[in-house]
Amino acid sequence: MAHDLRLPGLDVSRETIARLEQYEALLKKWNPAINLVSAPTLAQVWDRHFLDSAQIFAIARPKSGLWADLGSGGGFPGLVLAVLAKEFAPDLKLTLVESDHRKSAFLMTVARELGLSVQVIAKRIEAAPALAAEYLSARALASLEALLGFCELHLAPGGTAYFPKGAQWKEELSAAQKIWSFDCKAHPSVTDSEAAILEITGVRRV
Ligand SMILES: C[S@@+](CC[C@H](N)C(=O)[O-])C[C@H]1O[C@@H](n2cnc3c(N)ncnc32)[C@H](O)[C@@H]1O
Repeated sequence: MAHDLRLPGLDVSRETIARLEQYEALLKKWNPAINLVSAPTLAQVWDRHFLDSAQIFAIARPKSGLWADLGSGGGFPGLVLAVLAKEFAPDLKLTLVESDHRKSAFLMTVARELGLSVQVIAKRIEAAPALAAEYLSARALASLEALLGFCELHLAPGGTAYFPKGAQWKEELSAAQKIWSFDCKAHPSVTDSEAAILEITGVRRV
């Protein structure tokens, strides 16, 4: 079956699709040993993981600077963002923070095999040196309230965070607003009609 990403405004090349196919093969090879993604979703890698991650790039359209992805696991969204940056934003630097050493070894392997310029920090987010990133992302890592604490550690002043959230995103937003002040724009997810990508700026404690 021919693969595609089907995102408006992001017309990916054959080379990018080939890199994602190479990534898919490595994910399927390593997953049984280190459980990078839940096994049932391996059959739907293109929708559940690649498209789900790529939509963040299509919303942000970064050109340059540093993008930090926290708790990257099997590379979502961080490695997919790096694949797209290779085609659309060659001046964007990607840093992935993942404390599990087997998963960080996987991230480094994929980056090397696909020729991606990615830094992997195999440490806890709380122990990593302050990244001062222009862009920040994290999928399936923590509550919005906790993620905003990570913004305080690693997002540059004036930077933007992108957090994909599931059906409970409005409740998470209300809980976080009790502790943090921030601006939030919710983008509907293209992979789940109840989910949203929260675009967050101006984070500070209430
Ligand atoms: C549920 S997984 C999600 C992985 C990936 N973002 C995804 O959506 O498929 C959470 C990942 O964050 C990592 N993680 C959790 N807490 C962390 C921390 N404090 N510092 C660094 N990594 C952390 C875990 O090792 C795990 O790989």
